[in-house]
Amino acid sequence: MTALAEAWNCVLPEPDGAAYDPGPAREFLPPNSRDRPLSPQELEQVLRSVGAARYHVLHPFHQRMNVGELSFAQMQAWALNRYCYQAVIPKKDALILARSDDPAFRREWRKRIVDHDGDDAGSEGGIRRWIKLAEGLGLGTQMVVSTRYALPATRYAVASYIDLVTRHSMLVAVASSLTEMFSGAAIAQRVPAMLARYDYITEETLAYFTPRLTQAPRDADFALAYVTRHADTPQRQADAVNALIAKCDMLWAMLDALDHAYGAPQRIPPGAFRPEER
Ligand SMILES: O=C(O)c1cc(C(=O)O)c2c(n1)C(=O)C(=O)c1cc(C(=O)O)[nH]c1-2
Repeated sequence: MTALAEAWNCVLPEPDGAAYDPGPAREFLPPNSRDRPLSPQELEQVLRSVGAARYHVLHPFHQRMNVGELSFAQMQAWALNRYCYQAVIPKKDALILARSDDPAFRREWRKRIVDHDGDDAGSEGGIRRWIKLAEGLGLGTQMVVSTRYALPATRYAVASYIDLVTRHSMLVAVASSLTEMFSGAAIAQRVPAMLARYDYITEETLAYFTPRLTQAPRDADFALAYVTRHADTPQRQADAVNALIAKCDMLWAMLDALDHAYGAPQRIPPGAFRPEER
């Protein structure tokens, strides 16, 4: 097992022909899954069951966000740290794009980069919109964009996303984006909850999320079709499920770090964002 796979506590793809080992996916796969590949529909059901069990909406930090229990400082810390994730997404998508030999795949995948970086006609991309979200929460643009004040664990988590999409198969790289199957519902719940429960949050602040409601399902449908087409052996299906588990772990770890640093008592690491008293 590679050091990375050990770090993920997860079995990432072994060369074809190696002994079947489903790793953490075992928890989600049906008992006979080593004997025959699952149908595309069965595999989708397994992937959805990973989201139902491990997506970051289940994290206590997100749940407190949705019921109005986060402090202003915690909200600022969330926006500042999540900027690191936003900033890395088009880079990881460019890496995936560069790995593909298929023009049709690249044509589709490059939309993701445009969504985050903006287009030639000057449309705002997601990164700019996330900066506006952070500014709307009173953070300075430079302090956010520099990423200097992010938590150490945030940095490790987003770096591991780059690792996941570069050091493993294309199937794993694409499958790791499948958390987007669940993000639409998360956003549809989060945005009205935040508007209703935090008087300092406006629709303008949360404008980042509006296009995601159409972009995420489009991206997820394409990635799911790719995964169900290419995961055609029991091992590859387990690899795809493990990639999704690993990605859920990454998102979970980011919220764990926020909870630890900005919960009560605060345990803010040296050099990280220190909220002002309000
Ligand atoms: O707000 C959310 O809960 C959420 C989750 C995720 C995700 O599940 O990875 C993404 C996003 N938002 C998002 O806005 C986004 O652009 C995005 C891209 C990706 C990806 O892995 O390629 N995930 C997500």
